[in-house]
Amino acid sequence: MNDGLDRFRAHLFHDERLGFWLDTSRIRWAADFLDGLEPRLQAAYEAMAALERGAVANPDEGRMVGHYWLRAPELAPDPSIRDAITTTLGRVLTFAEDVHAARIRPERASRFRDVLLIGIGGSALGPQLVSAALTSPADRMRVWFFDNTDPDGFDRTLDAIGDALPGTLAVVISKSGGTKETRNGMLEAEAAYARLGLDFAKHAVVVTGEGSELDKHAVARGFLDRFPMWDWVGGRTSELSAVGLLPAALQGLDVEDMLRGARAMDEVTRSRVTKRNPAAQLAAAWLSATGGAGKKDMVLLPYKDRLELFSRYAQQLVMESLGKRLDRHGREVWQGISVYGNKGSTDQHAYVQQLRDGVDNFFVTFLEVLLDRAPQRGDLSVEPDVTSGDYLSGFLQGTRRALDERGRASITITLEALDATSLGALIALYERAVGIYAELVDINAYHQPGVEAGKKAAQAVIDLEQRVLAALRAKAGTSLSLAEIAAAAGSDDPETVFWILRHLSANPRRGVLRVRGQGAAAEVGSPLDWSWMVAAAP
Ligand SMILES: O=P(O)(O)OC[C@H]1O[C@H](O)[C@H](O)[C@@H](O)[C@@H]1O
Repeated sequence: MNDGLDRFRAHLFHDERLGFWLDTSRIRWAADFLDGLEPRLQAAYEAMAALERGAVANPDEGRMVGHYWLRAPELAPDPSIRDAITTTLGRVLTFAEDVHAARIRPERASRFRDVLLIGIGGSALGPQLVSAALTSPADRMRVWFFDNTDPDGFDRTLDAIGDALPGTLAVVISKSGGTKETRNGMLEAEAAYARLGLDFAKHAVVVTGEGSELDKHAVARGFLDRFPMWDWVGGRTSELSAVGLLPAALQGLDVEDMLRGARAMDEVTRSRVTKRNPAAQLAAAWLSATGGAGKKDMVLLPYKDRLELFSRYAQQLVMESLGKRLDRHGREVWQGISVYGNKGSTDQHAYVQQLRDGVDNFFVTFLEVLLDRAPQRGDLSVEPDVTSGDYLSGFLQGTRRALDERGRASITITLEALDATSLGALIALYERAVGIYAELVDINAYHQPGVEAGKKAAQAVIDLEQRVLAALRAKAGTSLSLAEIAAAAGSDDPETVFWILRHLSANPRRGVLRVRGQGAAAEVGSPLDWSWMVAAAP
């Protein structure tokens, strides 16, 4: 027990100004782990300082890494960058004020009351986290999301927006301006406005890199406004650029507080004294828990409904940054840390059983918010002198203890309250912890070469589908084997042709083509031997 208290004392970080606590006492540090790591940590601090001074920290893409400047523009290495950051923040605030005051108005409705954010990955996850974490009855606008290319997902969101579409401002976000899911979402939204006789351009703004395909489209179509994304901000660290600030400001959240919180956390996590640097302690705890080789998964358990999306946000930040085949010397290292989790105590009734009794391949990060609810809401006693919040805290403490008894590692992050300031600080904490961790394991945290493979393969499928469709159209009214269709499409990949046919058979091209596979019963034959009836669709 006292041993536990000594560990707790030795590994409890607190910052009064941030209203922030970090407890790494249950990480089961080896006695000399931190001392042994200190030289590498010092090197990491120097590398982070160089990055903040404008070093090309992402050499593969020849880019600087400047998300820390977004909340401290005076640190940017170049006056034009400083100016771009402050000007953009001013424009975001003014635009949101103009929308709220109905100085910027939709074509037909009296004012914009809803926002439809169209984006994916780093262009959606931060805004989704912030919107859900800070929503309140005081919100100025409701925020909806298209974050995929799922047609049914588009329909579902449009159904939920319902009659409010004429008063909905579409915010299309894509750093590259070429992401297909986002392009498709925009086209689907455009069509939905058009069905109501409305001009999408009069209801749309973009956040994108200057000169991107999306930017050109917005100029050509005369969108309401355009906000910049810069090559020195990565998608997964873009929450405090216009990507996150614009939707948050439209919702009516205090984006300047978010920036202040991140700035304050940056000031603390710049410390080269490890004991005073919670981002370094977090990175070191990850290193200790995972063996620096991803041997254990990061389970994120916020005991706060508002932070339920934190695990999805952190999943991209951590896994896209750290999941790398090569280190910075080109050696194969297969790095990464897997991240999952939803929220406590809900997850205690789902998978926590395995965490306590099953395979020991994880470490938990508990996230706690001390303030249970807005004080004006009162504090109902669910038992004499016991509140729901006491239970929430009790369940967190109970699970932490139960895991510790089994020798399972955990970290606990405690925020005094959840607001724009502390959320900005939390985001900044994880951004820097990821940066420091990447230094410790010597990888480039700022590129994502692996993502391209899936995108290219998807494009090849779309291209092949065009050839399959052309071949089928030429043979309407006949029955063909898979091999015949593949040959007619000039493909030596019947497996992909099969996938395309199976999908087409469920989604006939209306009025053009219907494809049906038929064959022997499943027990005796393979669907790959089906013959495909090709008919003009009714
Ligand atoms: O903002 P966009 O350019 O549309 O990119 C959206 C996302 O797509 C890519 O797949 C990247 O891997 C992500 O890092 C990025 O956040």
